[in-house]
Amino acid sequence: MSKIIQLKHLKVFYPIRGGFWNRVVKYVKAVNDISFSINTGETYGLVGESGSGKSTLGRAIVGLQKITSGKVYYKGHDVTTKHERKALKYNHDVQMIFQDAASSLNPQKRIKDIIDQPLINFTNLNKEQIHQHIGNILKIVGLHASDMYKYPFQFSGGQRQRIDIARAIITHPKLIVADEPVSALDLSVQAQVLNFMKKIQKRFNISYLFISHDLGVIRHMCDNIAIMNHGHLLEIGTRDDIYNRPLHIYTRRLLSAIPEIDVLHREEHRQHRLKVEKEFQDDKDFYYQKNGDPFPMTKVSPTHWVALPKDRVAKLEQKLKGEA
Ligand SMILES: Nc1ncnc2c1ncn2[C@@H]1O[C@H](COP(=O)(O)OP(=O)(O)OP(=O)(O)O)[C@@H](O)[C@H]1O
Repeated sequence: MSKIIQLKHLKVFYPIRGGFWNRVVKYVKAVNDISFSINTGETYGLVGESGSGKSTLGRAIVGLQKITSGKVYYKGHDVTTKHERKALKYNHDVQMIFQDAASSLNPQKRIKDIIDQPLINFTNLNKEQIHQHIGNILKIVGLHASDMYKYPFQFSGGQRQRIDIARAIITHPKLIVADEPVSALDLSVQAQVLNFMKKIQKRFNISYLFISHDLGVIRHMCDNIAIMNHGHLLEIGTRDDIYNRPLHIYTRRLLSAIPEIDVLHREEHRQHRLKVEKEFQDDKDFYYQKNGDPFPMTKVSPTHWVALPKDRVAKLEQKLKGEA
Protein backbone atom coordinates (compact mmCIF):
# COMPACT_ATOMS: atom_id res chain seq x y z
CA MET A 1 0.00 0.00 0.00
CA SER A 2 1.41 3.43 -0.91
CA LYS A 3 2.11 5.99 1.77
CA ILE A 4 0.51 9.39 1.44
CA ILE A 5 2.29 10.96 4.42
CA GLN A 6 5.47 10.00 6.23
CA LEU A 7 6.77 11.76 9.32
CA LYS A 8 10.41 11.29 10.30
CA HIS A 9 11.62 12.43 13.72
CA LEU A 10 9.30 15.43 13.70
CA LYS A 11 9.79 18.00 16.47
CA VAL A 12 7.80 21.13 17.19
CA PHE A 13 8.98 23.19 20.16
CA TYR A 14 7.29 26.40 21.29
CA PRO A 15 9.71 28.98 22.70
CA ILE A 16 8.60 30.53 25.98
CA ARG A 17 9.95 34.03 26.55
CA GLY A 18 10.41 35.81 29.86
CA GLY A 19 12.68 37.88 32.06
CA PHE A 20 13.93 41.41 31.57
CA TRP A 21 15.14 40.94 27.97
CA ASN A 22 12.17 38.84 26.97
CA ARG A 23 14.59 36.11 25.97
CA VAL A 24 13.66 32.49 25.31
CA VAL A 25 13.79 30.93 28.76
CA LYS A 26 12.53 27.47 27.85
CA TYR A 27 10.74 25.42 25.23
CA VAL A 28 7.43 23.54 25.37
CA LYS A 29 8.25 20.30 23.56
CA ALA A 30 4.76 19.86 22.07
CA VAL A 31 5.86 17.31 19.45
CA ASN A 32 9.03 15.46 20.37
CA ASP A 33 10.52 13.05 17.85
CA ILE A 34 7.44 11.61 16.17
CA SER A 35 7.68 9.17 13.25
CA PHE A 36 4.78 7.34 11.55
CA SER A 37 3.17 7.06 8.14
CA ILE A 38 -0.37 7.19 6.76
CA ASN A 39 -1.40 4.89 3.91
CA THR A 40 -3.41 6.18 0.97
CA GLY A 41 -7.16 5.90 1.58
CA GLU A 42 -6.94 4.99 5.25
CA THR A 43 -8.10 6.78 8.38
CA TYR A 44 -5.22 7.14 10.81
CA GLY A 45 -6.20 7.92 14.40
CA LEU A 46 -4.12 10.12 16.67
CA VAL A 47 -5.20 9.79 20.28
CA GLY A 48 -4.05 11.44 23.47
CA GLU A 49 -5.25 13.47 26.40
CA SER A 50 -5.57 17.24 26.28
CA GLY A 51 -2.17 18.92 25.88
CA SER A 52 -0.42 15.83 24.47
CA GLY A 53 0.47 17.69 21.25
CA LYS A 54 -2.11 16.30 18.82
CA SER A 55 -3.26 19.63 17.37
CA THR A 56 0.31 20.89 17.07
CA LEU A 57 1.23 17.77 15.10
CA GLY A 58 -1.84 18.13 12.84
CA ARG A 59 -1.09 21.79 12.20
CA ALA A 60 2.56 20.99 11.47
CA ILE A 61 1.51 18.41 8.87
CA VAL A 62 -0.74 20.84 6.97
CA GLY A 63 1.90 23.58 7.19
CA LEU A 64 0.14 25.86 9.69
CA GLN A 65 2.83 25.35 12.33
CA LYS A 66 6.57 25.85 11.91
CA ILE A 67 8.55 22.63 12.31
CA THR A 68 11.58 22.74 14.62
CA SER A 69 13.28 19.69 13.10
CA GLY A 70 12.49 16.44 11.32
CA LYS A 71 10.83 15.81 7.98
CA VAL A 72 7.37 15.49 6.43
CA TYR A 73 7.07 13.57 3.16
CA TYR A 74 4.00 13.71 0.91
CA LYS A 75 3.83 10.80 -1.56
CA GLY A 76 7.57 10.41 -1.06
CA HIS A 77 8.44 14.09 -1.64
CA ASP A 78 9.87 16.29 1.07
CA VAL A 79 7.27 18.97 2.01
CA THR A 80 8.87 20.19 5.22
CA THR A 81 9.41 23.76 4.02
CA LYS A 82 6.99 26.30 2.56
CA HIS A 83 8.91 26.42 -0.71
CA GLU A 84 8.69 22.64 -1.18
CA ARG A 85 4.97 22.62 -0.33
CA LYS A 86 4.26 25.33 -2.90
CA ALA A 87 6.07 23.49 -5.67
CA LEU A 88 4.01 20.34 -5.04
CA LYS A 89 0.63 22.16 -4.67
CA TYR A 90 0.53 20.58 -1.23
CA ASN A 91 -1.84 23.21 0.18
CA HIS A 92 -4.34 22.23 -2.49
CA ASP A 93 -4.12 18.51 -1.76
CA VAL A 94 -4.05 18.65 2.04
CA GLN A 95 -6.79 20.35 4.05
CA MET A 96 -7.77 20.62 7.70
CA ILE A 97 -11.12 20.41 9.48
CA PHE A 98 -11.18 22.21 12.79
CA GLN A 99 -12.65 21.26 16.14
CA ASP A 100 -14.93 24.22 16.52
CA ALA A 101 -16.41 25.18 13.18
CA ALA A 102 -18.28 28.03 14.87
CA SER A 103 -15.00 29.86 15.44
CA SER A 104 -13.18 28.76 12.29
CA LEU A 105 -15.92 30.22 10.02
CA ASN A 106 -15.75 34.02 9.78
CA PRO A 107 -19.10 35.24 11.22
CA GLN A 108 -19.12 38.35 9.03
CA LYS A 109 -18.90 36.51 5.74
CA ARG A 110 -21.54 34.63 3.79
CA ILE A 111 -20.89 30.92 3.30
CA LYS A 112 -20.04 31.42 -0.38
CA ASP A 113 -17.36 33.94 0.53
CA ILE A 114 -15.88 31.57 3.12
CA ILE A 115 -15.63 28.48 0.99
CA ASP A 116 -14.76 30.06 -2.36
CA GLN A 117 -11.20 30.91 -1.24
CA PRO A 118 -9.51 27.65 -2.27
CA LEU A 119 -11.27 27.81 -5.65
CA ILE A 120 -10.03 31.37 -6.21
CA ASN A 121 -6.52 30.39 -5.09
CA PHE A 122 -6.13 27.12 -6.94
CA THR A 123 -8.42 27.15 -10.00
CA ASN A 124 -9.19 29.36 -13.01
CA LEU A 125 -12.97 29.10 -12.61
CA ASN A 126 -15.03 32.24 -13.25
CA LYS A 127 -17.51 33.64 -10.71
CA GLU A 128 -20.49 31.78 -12.13
CA GLN A 129 -18.64 28.45 -12.23
CA ILE A 130 -17.45 28.99 -8.66
CA HIS A 131 -21.06 29.56 -7.48
CA GLN A 132 -22.18 26.43 -9.29
CA HIS A 133 -19.36 24.45 -7.70
CA ILE A 134 -20.18 25.77 -4.21
CA GLY A 135 -23.87 24.88 -4.73
CA ASN A 136 -22.90 21.31 -5.68
CA ILE A 137 -20.57 20.90 -2.71
CA LEU A 138 -23.23 22.20 -0.29
CA LYS A 139 -25.64 19.61 -1.70
CA ILE A 140 -23.01 16.89 -1.18
CA VAL A 141 -22.72 17.82 2.50
CA GLY A 142 -26.53 17.70 2.87
CA LEU A 143 -27.34 21.41 2.68
CA HIS A 144 -29.11 23.48 -0.02
CA ALA A 145 -27.32 25.37 -2.77
CA SER A 146 -29.14 28.54 -1.64
CA ASP A 147 -27.49 28.20 1.81
CA MET A 148 -24.38 29.80 0.30
CA TYR A 149 -26.00 33.23 0.76
CA LYS A 150 -26.47 32.73 4.53
CA TYR A 151 -24.11 33.60 7.40
CA PRO A 152 -22.57 30.99 9.78
CA PHE A 153 -24.82 32.02 12.72
CA GLN A 154 -27.88 30.95 10.71
CA PHE A 155 -26.81 27.28 11.01
CA SER A 156 -26.78 24.70 13.80
CA GLY A 157 -23.50 23.27 15.19
CA GLY A 158 -23.78 20.12 13.06
CA GLN A 159 -24.55 22.14 9.94
CA ARG A 160 -21.58 24.44 10.59
CA GLN A 161 -19.35 21.39 10.87
CA ARG A 162 -20.69 20.24 7.49
CA ILE A 163 -19.87 23.67 6.05
CA ASP A 164 -16.33 23.34 7.39
CA ILE A 165 -16.14 19.92 5.74
CA ALA A 166 -17.47 21.47 2.49
CA ARG A 167 -14.69 24.08 2.69
CA ALA A 168 -12.14 21.32 3.17
CA ILE A 169 -13.35 19.05 0.35
CA ILE A 170 -14.03 21.72 -2.25
CA THR A 171 -10.58 21.25 -3.83
CA HIS A 172 -10.94 17.44 -3.78
CA PRO A 173 -8.05 17.01 -1.32
CA LYS A 174 -6.12 13.78 -0.99
CA LEU A 175 -5.59 14.11 2.76
CA ILE A 176 -7.70 15.80 5.43
CA VAL A 177 -6.38 16.42 8.92
CA ALA A 178 -9.53 16.36 11.07
CA ASP A 179 -8.80 17.86 14.49
CA GLU A 180 -11.51 16.75 16.92
CA PRO A 181 -14.11 17.28 14.17
CA VAL A 182 -17.09 16.18 16.27
CA SER A 183 -16.16 16.85 19.88
CA ALA A 184 -18.18 20.07 20.00
CA LEU A 185 -21.33 18.30 18.76
CA ASP A 186 -24.17 16.39 20.47
CA LEU A 187 -23.81 12.60 20.41
CA SER A 188 -26.60 12.12 17.83
CA VAL A 189 -25.13 14.77 15.51
CA GLN A 190 -21.64 13.28 16.04
CA ALA A 191 -22.74 10.00 14.46
CA GLN A 192 -24.24 11.81 11.46
CA VAL A 193 -21.08 13.82 10.79
CA LEU A 194 -18.79 10.78 11.27
CA ASN A 195 -20.83 8.64 8.90
CA PHE A 196 -20.86 11.47 6.42
CA MET A 197 -17.06 11.74 6.62
CA LYS A 198 -16.82 8.02 5.87
CA LYS A 199 -19.14 8.44 2.90
CA ILE A 200 -17.09 11.22 1.30
CA GLN A 201 -13.90 9.29 2.03
CA LYS A 202 -15.13 6.45 -0.18
CA ARG A 203 -16.48 8.77 -2.83
CA PHE A 204 -13.34 10.90 -3.20
CA ASN A 205 -10.71 8.39 -1.94
CA ILE A 206 -9.60 10.72 0.86
CA SER A 207 -7.09 9.74 3.56
CA TYR A 208 -7.74 11.14 7.04
CA LEU A 209 -5.54 11.92 9.97
CA PHE A 210 -8.25 11.80 12.62
CA ILE A 211 -7.31 13.53 15.85
CA SER A 212 -9.33 12.84 18.98
CA HIS A 213 -9.14 12.13 22.68
CA ASP A 214 -12.28 10.00 22.35
CA LEU A 215 -11.39 6.34 21.82
CA GLY A 216 -15.03 5.49 21.11
CA VAL A 217 -15.01 7.77 18.06
CA ILE A 218 -11.54 6.55 17.04
CA ARG A 219 -12.71 2.91 17.13
CA HIS A 220 -15.62 3.81 14.84
CA MET A 221 -13.41 5.62 12.31
CA CYS A 222 -9.81 4.44 12.23
CA ASP A 223 -7.81 1.66 10.60
CA ASN A 224 -4.49 2.39 12.34
CA ILE A 225 -3.98 4.28 15.57
CA ALA A 226 -1.12 6.13 17.28
CA ILE A 227 -1.26 6.89 21.01
CA MET A 228 0.39 10.17 21.98
CA ASN A 229 1.44 11.49 25.39
CA HIS A 230 3.49 14.60 26.29
CA GLY A 231 4.70 15.01 22.71
CA HIS A 232 5.83 11.36 22.32
CA LEU A 233 4.25 8.32 20.73
CA LEU A 234 3.76 5.44 23.16
CA GLU A 235 2.03 2.86 21.00
CA ILE A 236 1.13 2.37 17.33
CA GLY A 237 -1.04 -0.41 15.95
CA THR A 238 -4.05 -1.46 13.95
CA ARG A 239 -7.47 -0.97 15.52
CA ASP A 240 -7.36 -4.62 16.55
CA ASP A 241 -3.88 -4.29 18.15
CA ILE A 242 -4.85 -1.23 20.15
CA TYR A 243 -8.31 -2.34 21.30
CA ASN A 244 -7.65 -6.03 21.83
CA ARG A 245 -3.95 -6.19 22.76
CA PRO A 246 -3.00 -2.81 24.24
CA LEU A 247 0.47 -3.09 25.76
CA HIS A 248 1.33 0.31 27.13
CA ILE A 249 -0.26 1.15 30.44
CA TYR A 250 -1.16 4.58 29.08
CA THR A 251 -3.16 3.00 26.24
CA ARG A 252 -4.88 0.71 28.72
CA ARG A 253 -5.62 3.66 30.93
CA LEU A 254 -7.21 5.56 28.04
CA LEU A 255 -9.21 2.49 27.02
CA SER A 256 -10.51 2.02 30.52
CA ALA A 257 -12.06 5.50 30.35
CA ILE A 258 -14.20 4.75 27.28
CA PRO A 259 -17.27 3.33 29.00
CA GLU A 260 -17.74 6.49 31.04
CA ILE A 261 -20.54 7.48 28.71
CA ASP A 262 -22.42 4.47 30.09
CA VAL A 263 -24.04 6.21 33.04
CA LEU A 264 -25.32 3.05 34.70
CA HIS A 265 -21.85 1.66 35.36
CA ARG A 266 -20.05 4.93 36.00
CA GLU A 267 -18.93 4.12 39.56
CA GLU A 268 -17.66 0.71 38.53
CA HIS A 269 -15.62 2.28 35.76
CA ARG A 270 -14.31 5.00 38.05
CA GLN A 271 -12.98 2.33 40.40
CA HIS A 272 -11.47 0.50 37.46
CA ARG A 273 -9.75 3.65 36.22
CA LEU A 274 -8.37 4.43 39.67
CA LYS A 275 -6.93 0.94 39.83
CA VAL A 276 -5.27 1.31 36.43
CA GLU A 277 -3.92 4.75 37.34
CA LYS A 278 -2.41 3.39 40.55
CA GLU A 279 -0.83 0.61 38.55
CA PHE A 280 0.59 3.27 36.21
CA GLN A 281 2.18 5.11 39.14
CA ASP A 282 3.55 1.85 40.58
CA ASP A 283 4.97 0.86 37.22
CA LYS A 284 6.40 4.22 36.24
CA ASP A 285 9.99 2.91 36.22
CA PHE A 286 8.83 0.10 34.02
CA TYR A 287 7.46 2.42 31.31
CA TYR A 288 9.90 5.36 31.29
CA GLN A 289 13.64 5.83 31.02
CA LYS A 290 15.62 7.48 33.80
CA ASN A 291 15.39 10.92 32.14
CA GLY A 292 11.58 10.63 32.09
CA ASP A 293 11.30 10.07 28.30
CA PRO A 294 9.53 6.97 27.02
CA PHE A 295 11.67 4.13 25.63
CA PRO A 296 12.27 4.02 21.86
CA MET A 297 9.65 2.05 19.94
CA THR A 298 9.95 -1.75 19.79
CA LYS A 299 8.25 -3.83 17.10
CA VAL A 300 5.87 -6.34 18.69
CA SER A 301 4.33 -7.54 15.40
CA PRO A 302 4.47 -6.22 11.81
CA THR A 303 1.73 -3.71 12.67
CA HIS A 304 2.19 -3.16 16.40
CA TRP A 305 4.86 -0.95 18.03
CA VAL A 306 5.21 0.06 21.64
CA ALA A 307 7.59 2.40 23.47
CA LEU A 308 9.18 -0.34 25.61
CA PRO A 309 12.33 -2.49 25.36
CA LYS A 310 11.88 -6.02 24.01
CA ASP A 311 12.44 -7.83 27.32
CA ARG A 312 9.85 -5.63 29.02
CA VAL A 313 7.31 -6.33 26.30
CA ALA A 314 7.80 -10.05 26.95
CA LYS A 315 7.45 -9.51 30.70
CA LEU A 316 4.34 -7.46 30.21
CA GLU A 317 2.73 -9.99 27.88
CA GLN A 318 3.36 -12.64 30.51
CA LYS A 319 1.83 -10.44 33.21
CA LEU A 320 -1.24 -9.74 31.08
CA LYS A 321 -1.65 -13.46 30.38
CA GLY A 322 -1.53 -14.09 34.12
CA GLU A 323 -4.25 -11.50 34.72
CA ALA A 324 -6.52 -12.95 32.02
N1 LIG B 1 1.39 28.76 20.74
C1 LIG B 1 1.81 28.06 21.78
N2 LIG B 1 2.80 28.52 22.59
C2 LIG B 1 3.29 27.82 23.62
N3 LIG B 1 2.83 26.60 23.98
C3 LIG B 1 1.82 26.08 23.23
C4 LIG B 1 1.27 26.77 22.11
N4 LIG B 1 0.29 25.99 21.56
C5 LIG B 1 0.24 24.88 22.30
N5 LIG B 1 1.14 24.92 23.29
C6 LIG B 1 1.43 23.87 24.30
O1 LIG B 1 1.84 22.71 23.58
C7 LIG B 1 1.32 21.54 24.20
C8 LIG B 1 0.51 20.75 23.18
O2 LIG B 1 -0.63 21.50 22.81
P1 LIG B 1 -1.69 20.97 21.73
O3 LIG B 1 -2.76 22.00 21.58
O4 LIG B 1 -0.97 20.54 20.53
O5 LIG B 1 -2.27 19.68 22.50
P2 LIG B 1 -3.57 18.82 22.18
O6 LIG B 1 -3.22 17.41 22.48
O7 LIG B 1 -4.07 19.13 20.83
O8 LIG B 1 -4.59 19.36 23.27
P3 LIG B 1 -6.20 19.54 23.13
O9 LIG B 1 -6.76 18.17 22.95
O10 LIG B 1 -6.56 20.17 24.43
O11 LIG B 1 -6.42 20.44 21.94
C9 LIG B 1 0.49 22.02 25.37
O12 LIG B 1 1.30 21.90 26.53
C10 LIG B 1 0.19 23.46 25.07
O13 LIG B 1 0.06 24.20 26.26
